[in-house]
Amino acid sequence: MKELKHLNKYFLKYKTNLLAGVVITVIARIFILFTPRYVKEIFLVIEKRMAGTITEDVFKADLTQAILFIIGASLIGALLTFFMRQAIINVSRYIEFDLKNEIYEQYQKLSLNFYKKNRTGDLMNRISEDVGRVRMYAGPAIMYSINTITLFLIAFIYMFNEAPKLAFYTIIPLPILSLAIYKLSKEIHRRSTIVQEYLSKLSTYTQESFSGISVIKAYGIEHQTSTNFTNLSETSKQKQLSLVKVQAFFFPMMILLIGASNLLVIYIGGMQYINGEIKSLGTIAEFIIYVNMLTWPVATVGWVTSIIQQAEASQKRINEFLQIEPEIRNTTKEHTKITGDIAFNNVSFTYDDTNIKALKNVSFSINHGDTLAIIGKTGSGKSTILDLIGRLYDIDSGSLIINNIEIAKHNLSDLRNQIGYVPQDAFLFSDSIKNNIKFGKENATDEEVINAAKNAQVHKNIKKFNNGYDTVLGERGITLSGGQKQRVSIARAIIKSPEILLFDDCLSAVDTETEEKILKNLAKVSANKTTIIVSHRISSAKNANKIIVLDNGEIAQEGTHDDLINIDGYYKHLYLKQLSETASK
Ligand SMILES: Nc1ncnc2c1ncn2[C@@H]1O[C@H](COP(=O)(O)OP(=O)(O)OP(=O)(O)O)[C@@H](O)[C@H]1O
Repeated sequence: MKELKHLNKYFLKYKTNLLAGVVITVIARIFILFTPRYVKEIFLVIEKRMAGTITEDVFKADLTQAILFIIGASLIGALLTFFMRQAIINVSRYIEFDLKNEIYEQYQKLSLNFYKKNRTGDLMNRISEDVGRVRMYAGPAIMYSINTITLFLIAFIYMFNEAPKLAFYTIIPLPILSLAIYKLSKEIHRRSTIVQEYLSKLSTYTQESFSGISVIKAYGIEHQTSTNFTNLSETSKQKQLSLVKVQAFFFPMMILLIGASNLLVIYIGGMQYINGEIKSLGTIAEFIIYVNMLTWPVATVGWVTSIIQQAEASQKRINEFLQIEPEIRNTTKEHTKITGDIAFNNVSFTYDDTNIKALKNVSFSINHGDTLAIIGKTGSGKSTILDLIGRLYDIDSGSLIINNIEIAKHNLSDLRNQIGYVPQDAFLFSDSIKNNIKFGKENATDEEVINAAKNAQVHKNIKKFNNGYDTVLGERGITLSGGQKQRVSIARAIIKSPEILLFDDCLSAVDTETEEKILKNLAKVSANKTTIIVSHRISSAKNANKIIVLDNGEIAQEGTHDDLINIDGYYKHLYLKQLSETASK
């Protein structure tokens, strides 16, 4: 139960509802337990009438009274049971909601390294299935436990008062039932975990085949993928059937044990009645009702134990993530000013997971309002520089200074608020184009959205769609071309109007003519902003105030376009190559 302590803060938060639930449960059980006692009363009244000790009128009056009591108590008990579920199950839903939010917030705080170490499926499972299992503890497990304890305490007092020996024999089979259900629940859980694994394998496979359907069709491997799916599906079916088999044992086992308990009550009770140890047959009837009333709660003891064990395991998995300290943390609550003066001094950086030293003693600086272009072969460390400026990773050594302050000492949200980042793979959400652009500035007006799109040279394309800016993207919407995606992504950064604009090879999918227009617009929009353009094209870099050429994580060349085309090296080589390509078109 150590792991489940995490939930105590939530129980405290909802203590009023929980307490109300407990009180209602206790009262509901008291009312429900009226039935067996009044059934005995009915027997007694009948026996008295048969012995002739009461008149017909008294008999009728007593009978009616007992029946009315049973109906009334059952109605009140039923009503209170409704409120009991409302109180306790609702609390479990509130806790489920709070816990999901807590996990989601933690996910948001965790660094990119965390996302690399853990698979998306695992993250999803912990926030959905694991939370679901924990909810079973916070709701049903608690509700059934209180229910069982109350029912037992009250019923036992009645039973032992009435006929101690019979009570003793009646409860003998109950622990066996409880143990059997516990074992069964554990087995059910084991098999359903396997079923779950296969279901998620099946859905991952299906999802991947649908996402990659064009590749599958192009290679003509539909038949093979179908066979793979059938095989996976077949195994999944077998696992399901094996689960159903153990589940099918549940009710027969209960029926069997209830039957055994009933027989025991009738046999022992009958013997005691014959011996005169119990006065009325009504006691046997009363005990039979107790047995039937107690069977389900007893079965739930086993079930609840298994729920708690599963919840403990799930909460452990959740706690593992909740306890991770985010690698990138905000170090100050004070606001810090960022205008875009950036300096790298001997910065080195190695990616933890691959151990690749992406940057080695890199030094350069860029002043507020200037444009820096970064050129270099693939894998030379260009994107890494942008990631370090956005503090997606912390540097290993050297210093990264922004506005005369170490990057780590800046207020993290101020820093990121002042950065407009256009990644290499433009990521757009399954939402309207307008909302995708407004992602950069939530309260932007339609006019601002249009202006940003115009500057990114994508306005005309958007206008051509039937729903214009309201066109929905993604799975159920339209698919944009690579170049259109890049430009919507650029519009998103522009609309934010930050002090630092980072463009990571984001014009690679647009033609050179559009590239030139965008660059011209960017020069206007970013006149007072620090801009860093990562590119493989000289055309994107040539107008920058400074160009650095990276080679294998080190700065190989540095200067302006005019400087670099006059020095032998990668830049001049690339320039001449791209020049001849343009000339030959
Ligand atoms: N998230 C990461 N985890 C581990 N290694 C990485 C990661 N990102 C990049 N690397 C490695 O770091 C090196 C530099 O990568 P980076 O993405 O900065 O290069 P790049 O110059 O931007 O390349 P490209 O032009 O292909 O985008 C590469 O060797 C790459 O494999």
